[in-house]
Amino acid sequence: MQPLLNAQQIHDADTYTIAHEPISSVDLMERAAKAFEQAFTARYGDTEKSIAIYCGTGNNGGDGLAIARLLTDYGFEKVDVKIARFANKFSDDFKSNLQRLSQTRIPITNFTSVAELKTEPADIIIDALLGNGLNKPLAGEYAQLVQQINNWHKTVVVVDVPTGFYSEGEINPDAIVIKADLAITFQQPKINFLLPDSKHAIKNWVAVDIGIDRNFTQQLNSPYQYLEESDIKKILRPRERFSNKGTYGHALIVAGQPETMGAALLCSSACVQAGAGLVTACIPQSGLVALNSYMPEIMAIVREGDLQPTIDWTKFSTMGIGPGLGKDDNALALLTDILTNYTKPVVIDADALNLLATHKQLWACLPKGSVLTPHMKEFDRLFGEHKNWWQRLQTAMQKAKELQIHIVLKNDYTIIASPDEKLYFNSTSNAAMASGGMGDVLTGIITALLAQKYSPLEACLAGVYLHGKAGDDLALPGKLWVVLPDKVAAQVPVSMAALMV
Ligand SMILES: NC(=O)C1=CN([C@@H]2O[C@H](COP(=O)(O)OP(=O)(O)OC[C@H]3O[C@@H](n4cnc5c(N)ncnc54)[C@H](OP(=O)(O)O)[C@@H]3O)[C@@H](O)[C@H]2O)[C@@H](O)CC1
Ligand SMILES: Nc1ncnc2c1ncn2[C@@H]1O[C@H](COP(=O)(O)OP(=O)(O)O)[C@@H](O)[C@H]1O
Ligand SMILES: [K+]
Repeated sequence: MQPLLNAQQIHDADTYTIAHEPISSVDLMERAAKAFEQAFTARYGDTEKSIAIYCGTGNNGGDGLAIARLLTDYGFEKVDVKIARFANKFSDDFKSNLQRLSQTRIPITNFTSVAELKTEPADIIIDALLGNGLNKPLAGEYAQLVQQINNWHKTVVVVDVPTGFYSEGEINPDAIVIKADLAITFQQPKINFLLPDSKHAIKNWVAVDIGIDRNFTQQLNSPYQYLEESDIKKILRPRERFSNKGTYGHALIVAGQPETMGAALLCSSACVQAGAGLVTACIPQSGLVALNSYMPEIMAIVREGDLQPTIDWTKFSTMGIGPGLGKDDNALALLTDILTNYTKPVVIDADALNLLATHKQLWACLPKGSVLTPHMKEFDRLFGEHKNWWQRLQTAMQKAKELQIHIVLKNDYTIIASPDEKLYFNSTSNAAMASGGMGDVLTGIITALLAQKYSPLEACLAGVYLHGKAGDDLALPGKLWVVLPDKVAAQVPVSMAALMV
C-alpha cells in the first residue's frame, strides 16, 4: 500500500529523509534528477532530438538544471536551458546546480518577461518551472509563459507536477496549467493525477522512486492509499486441501430482466469464475434457457410476473443485487424483501443503486459492511450532484463512515471508500475495458470473494484489483484493443493463480 501524500506532507517527507537517511538536500535533488533522466530516456531515447528545459528558480527549477546536465551526459547534444527570472528568490539547491551548469557548455538563457521569448525550435520541452511548491494560481508572467508553452504545441514532459497544477484539492477547470504529454513525478502519483479532472493537464504519468523514507510516509496515516500488487497477494488465500464447494460459499445473484439478461449472465458467471463454491442466479423465467446454455454451473431461482420468489435467507453466504434488474415495482419489492430479511453484507449495483437513490427509507435496512458499486452518475444519484471529483472523494469518505458501508466508486482508478475513512485507489484496469457489462463482472467478482469469507474491505480491494488485472493481462501491452466483459470473467482465475505464486 503506498500512502498518497499531500504537498505539505511530501515536503515534510523530503525534509525527514534529508535529516535521517541522511543525505544532503542537493544530493537528493541529484537522485531525483537521475530518476527523471532514466524515465525520460526510456521513452524519449532519440538523442538527435532537441530539448528546451524551462526552469523556475526554486527546487523544481533546480531539478531542471541538474536534468540538463544529466541528459547531456547521456548523449543529447541539443539541450537548451531557459531560466524564468520572474522573482528575485532562488533556492540554495537551484544556486548550486546553476553554478555546476555554468561550468559546462550547455547554453543558458535568462529572461525576465515572456515578451523576450521568440519561437521555440526544440522538439521537446521540459517543464521545470514550478512543482510541489505551487501556493497560488498562476498569474502575470507565469500565466503568460505557460499559455505560450501550451500554444507551441510541442511534446511537453514535466518535472514532478505540471506548472500551475494543484496536487490535491478541487481542480479549477479554467486554471492555467501546463498541458503535459508525460509527467515524471517523484516517489508517488499526486492524488489529483488519479482523478478524471486531471485529464486536460496530464496525458500520461509515471512515478519514479527517489528513496523517500517509507516508514515516515507510512506513519503519516494518510487517508489516501494506492493499491499495489503486494497488498493483494497478502489478502488472497490459496484453495485448501480437502476443501469442497461448501468451503467457498454459496452466492445469490439477483439480476436480469428479459431485455437485460446479459447483465445477469455476466455477473453470475464472473461470480463462478472468481471462485464462489456455488452460485444461484435469481432471474426472470424467460432467461432460464439462456442461463443454462451460457453456464451450466449456475443454478436458478426464477421470477415469474408479479410473483415474488421465495428465498431461503439461511442458504446464501452473500448476495449481489442489481445488474439489469430494472426499477419497476417488482424489482423494488424484491430489493425491499432482501434488505429487510437478510442481514449479512451484500453487494448493491446498477438498478438496485438507482432504487436506493429514489427510496431513501431503504438505507436504514442496508446490512452493515455492505458494498455499493456506483459509477459516477449512480454515485451522484445516490448522494447528490458534485461539481468535481475531489468533492466526490470527500462525500464517499463521509458516507462510507456514516452508513458503515464500502463504496466502490468506479472509474479509471476505481476508488474504494471504507467505513474507517480511508480511500484506496486501484492501480489496475485500462481503457480497453470501457465496454458495457464490465461493471456487472466486477459485482460478480466482489460477491464471489464475500462468499469465500473475505472481509468486505478485502473483497473490495482484491475484487477491484483482480478485475482490472484480468483486463490488463488481456489488453497490455499491445494485445487486445477492446476487452469484453465475458473475457475478463474468464481471465480472472488465470490472473488470480498468477498472483498466488
Ligand atoms: N529537497 C527537496 O525538497 C526536493 C524537492 N524536489 C523538487 O522540488 C520541488 C519543490 O520545490 P520548491 O518547494 O522549491 O517549490 P517550487 O515548485 O520550485 O516553487 C518555487 C517557489 O515558487 C513560488 N510560487 C508558488 N506558486 C507560485 C505562483 N503561482 N506564481 C509564482 N510563484 C509561485 C513559491 O515561492 P513563494 O511565492 O512562497 O515565495 C515557491 O516556493 C518539487 O516539485 C521537486 O521538483 C526534488 O528535487 C526532490 C528533493
Ligand atoms: N477507461 C477505463 N479505464 C479503466 N477502467 C475502466 C475504464 N472504463 C471502464 N472501466 C472499468 O469498467 C467498469 C465499468 O463499470 P460500469 O460503468 O458499471 O459498467 P456497466 O454498467 O456497463 O457494467 C468499472 O469497473 C471501471 O473501472
Ligand atoms: K514542473
